[in-house]
Amino acid sequence: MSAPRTLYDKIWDDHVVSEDENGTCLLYIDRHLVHEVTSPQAFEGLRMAGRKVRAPEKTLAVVDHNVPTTADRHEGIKNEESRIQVEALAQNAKDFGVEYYSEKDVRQGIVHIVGPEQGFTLPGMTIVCGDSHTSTHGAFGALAHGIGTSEVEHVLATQTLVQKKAKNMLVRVDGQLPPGVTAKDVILAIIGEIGTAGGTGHVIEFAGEAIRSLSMEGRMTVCNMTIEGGARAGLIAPDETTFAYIKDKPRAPKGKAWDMALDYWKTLKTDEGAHFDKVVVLDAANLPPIVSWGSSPEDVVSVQGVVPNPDDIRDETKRTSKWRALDYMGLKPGTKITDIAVDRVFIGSCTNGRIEDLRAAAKVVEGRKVASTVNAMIVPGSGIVKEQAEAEGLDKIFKEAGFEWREPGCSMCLAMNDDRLKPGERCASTSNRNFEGRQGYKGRTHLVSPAMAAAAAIAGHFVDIREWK
Ligand SMILES: CC(C)[C@H](C(=O)O)[C@@H](O)C(=O)O
Ligand code: SF4
Repeated sequence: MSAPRTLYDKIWDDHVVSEDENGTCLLYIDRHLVHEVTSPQAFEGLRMAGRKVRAPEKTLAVVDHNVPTTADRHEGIKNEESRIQVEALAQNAKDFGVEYYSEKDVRQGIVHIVGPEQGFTLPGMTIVCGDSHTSTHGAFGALAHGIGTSEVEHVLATQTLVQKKAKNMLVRVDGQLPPGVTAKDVILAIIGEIGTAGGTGHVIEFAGEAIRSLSMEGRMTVCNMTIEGGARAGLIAPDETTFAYIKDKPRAPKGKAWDMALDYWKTLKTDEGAHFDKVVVLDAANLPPIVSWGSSPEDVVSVQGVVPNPDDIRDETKRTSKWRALDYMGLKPGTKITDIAVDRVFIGSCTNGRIEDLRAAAKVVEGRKVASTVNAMIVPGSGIVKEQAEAEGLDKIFKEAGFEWREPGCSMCLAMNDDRLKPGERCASTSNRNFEGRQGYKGRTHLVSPAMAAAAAIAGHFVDIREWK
């Protein structure tokens, strides 16, 4: 009998093409997602070397970071730099025969929302993209991680990647989540617990009843932020929830191929007794809705809590850095989280820009008005999400409440397009990063779930969604 293996071990073993004496491997890559920011030099490299894309059918290109999200974007992109990057991707996709979704295509959206939606992301696959949040696809039981631009070129040319195996880490969330506590709160709590370096050198498998009970959307939210926990990738074993989501997606296997795929996918789980190098266990019943207070995703606290006092930290470097974070955020220790007023609300991103996220926000907003002091917007993660939301009338709920309803893209998740915070503005955001300047120069980001962001938009300050009537 062979030794029991983790899910990560299994996917890894199935993709090793060759291995050196020092453990460096050549891995076969099943799927390559490409966006406009990290691909121009990679395609240029191929061009200079006179090489082709090895497997264009395993490559999918989409614009997301730079595209404006205002309705007038269909008349052309005004920002010069953004326009050049977007046009370069369109040209490269054409020259190299890669399928491409432009900003005029309903399938366009944030790369990590588009892959799963198209059935391009499937269990057991190795998936890469020149983007750190490629970890999102791990929700399907795929080994998915970000790569650098030179690696993008390598994968385009060879459909392989040079990699060393990471260690195995298990994060188990036992029990059921209380009402009002979501996948976003789970992952923020996990990062709060392990820190932003907690997963370094590891691939994390998320397991336990609370994870199993999540929808695919929720699982993607959890895996999306694995990278903020320092890990190489996050994984959730595929199950009936996964298979139901994939079935009938445009690029999912059909007919006999579906049955064969299903047989394989069902083997994708950690064997009894497999070894994990690190194990962390959380109890779902104890988790509250969470709000980040600082400039790192590990700076988190319960919505019922207060801004912590850095003087309580023993380590001097850490103490100094947390004081700096408070200064940047314009916050004082001891301030109740529910007393913090926000200027902006951003609901979107590859963390929380899917249909379920918009439904959760709409439920909170319905029949109410955005506070007069708040500017709030909803940015669907893809054209398909937008279409679905409109079919359900969610856009009306948001617009009547005073939210802006935008076109799909990364938007205010990062200050790479026109959507950004002004200096000093405070934002309740459903995105994944809150470092200095992330949403705009001197902008202040608080990471929260979609329901919590929606409630903050209405109230004008953070509120405990568990008390929302
Ligand atoms: C622009 C891109 C390379 C970057 C990433 O890799 O994550 C972006 O998506 C981000 O979220 O900061
Ligand atoms: S939505 Fe944000 S985190 Fe996701 S890919 Fe775009 S910029 Fe990166």
